[in-house]
Amino acid sequence: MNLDDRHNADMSSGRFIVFEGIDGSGKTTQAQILANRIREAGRIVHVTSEPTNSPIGNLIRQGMTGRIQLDDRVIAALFAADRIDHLTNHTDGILDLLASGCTVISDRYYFSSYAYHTDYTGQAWVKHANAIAEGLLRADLTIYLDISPDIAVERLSKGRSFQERYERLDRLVSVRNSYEQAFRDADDTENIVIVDGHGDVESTSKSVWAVVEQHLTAF
Ligand SMILES: Nc1ncnc2c1ncn2[C@@H]1O[C@H](COP(=O)(O)OP(=O)(O)OP(=O)(O)O)[C@@H](O)[C@H]1O
Ligand SMILES: Cc1cn([C@H]2C[C@H](O)[C@@H](COP(=O)(O)O)O2)c(=O)[nH]c1=O
Repeated sequence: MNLDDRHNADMSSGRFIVFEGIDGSGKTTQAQILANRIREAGRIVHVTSEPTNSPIGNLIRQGMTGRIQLDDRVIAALFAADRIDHLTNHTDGILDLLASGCTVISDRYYFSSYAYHTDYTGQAWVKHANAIAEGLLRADLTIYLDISPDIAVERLSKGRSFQERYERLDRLVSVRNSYEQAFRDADDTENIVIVDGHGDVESTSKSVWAVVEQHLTAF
C-alpha cells in the first residue's frame, strides 16, 4: 500500500511531516512557513520539535548548553526517552494529535539521533534505542534540508555569541556525513526527500511546498 492509498483508507488521521538537517539548515523557519501554508489549505496543524519542552527535554537542553555536565552517551539516551514521551504523552503527544486528525510537523525526529549520536554510541546502539519510536510511528514525509556546514556555521553565528554543544564546524561535517549514511541505510518504507537549503527563505519554501504537494496529495 503506498502513502496515498494509506491515507485514502484512513482520512481521519493526520499526516506526520518531519524536517531534518544540520544545525542552522533552516528547519525551524521552513516548518513555520509550511505550517501556515497547510493551515491556509484548511487543516489543523501542530508544530513541534525535539528536544521537547517536557522535563526530559529540559534536562537535555541543560546538557546542550553546558548548564549541567552530561556525557554524550547520556545525551543520546535522553533523546531516545524524550522521543518516546513526545509520541505517547497524553498532554500534547504526537500519536494523540494525529489520531484527532491534526497534521503534525516536527523539527527533528529519530534521524537526528542517527546523525548526531552514532559517533559516540555506535550505530547499533542508537538504532536499538530508537526502535520503539520507529515501531510506533514513521513520518509520512521526512524533508532533509541540505546545506554545507560552513554556511550553517555562518548563519548560526549571525547575531549570536553563544554556541550550543554540537554547533562546531567539525561536528557538523561529521553529522552531515552521518545523515547521508543513515539515509542510505534507511529501509524503503521511509519517505525521505532531500531539499537544497542554500537558497533564500522564499525559494526554499517553494521547493518544500512542491515536495509536500507531490508526496502528500491531499493538501
Ligand atoms: N534560507 C535561508 N537563508 C539565510 N538564512 C536563513 C535561511 N533560513 C534560515 N535562516 C537563518 O539561519 C538561522 C538558522 O535558521 P533556523 O533556526 O530556521 O535553522 P534550524 O535548522 O532550525 O537551526 P537549529 O537546528 O540550530 O535550530 C536563523 O537566523 C534564520 O533566520
Ligand atoms: C533530536 C535530536 C537533536 N539533537 C541535537 C541537534 C541540535 O544540536 C540540538 C537541537 O537543537 P535545535 O537548535 O533546537 O534544533 O540537539 C541531537 O543531538 N539528537 C537528537 O536526537
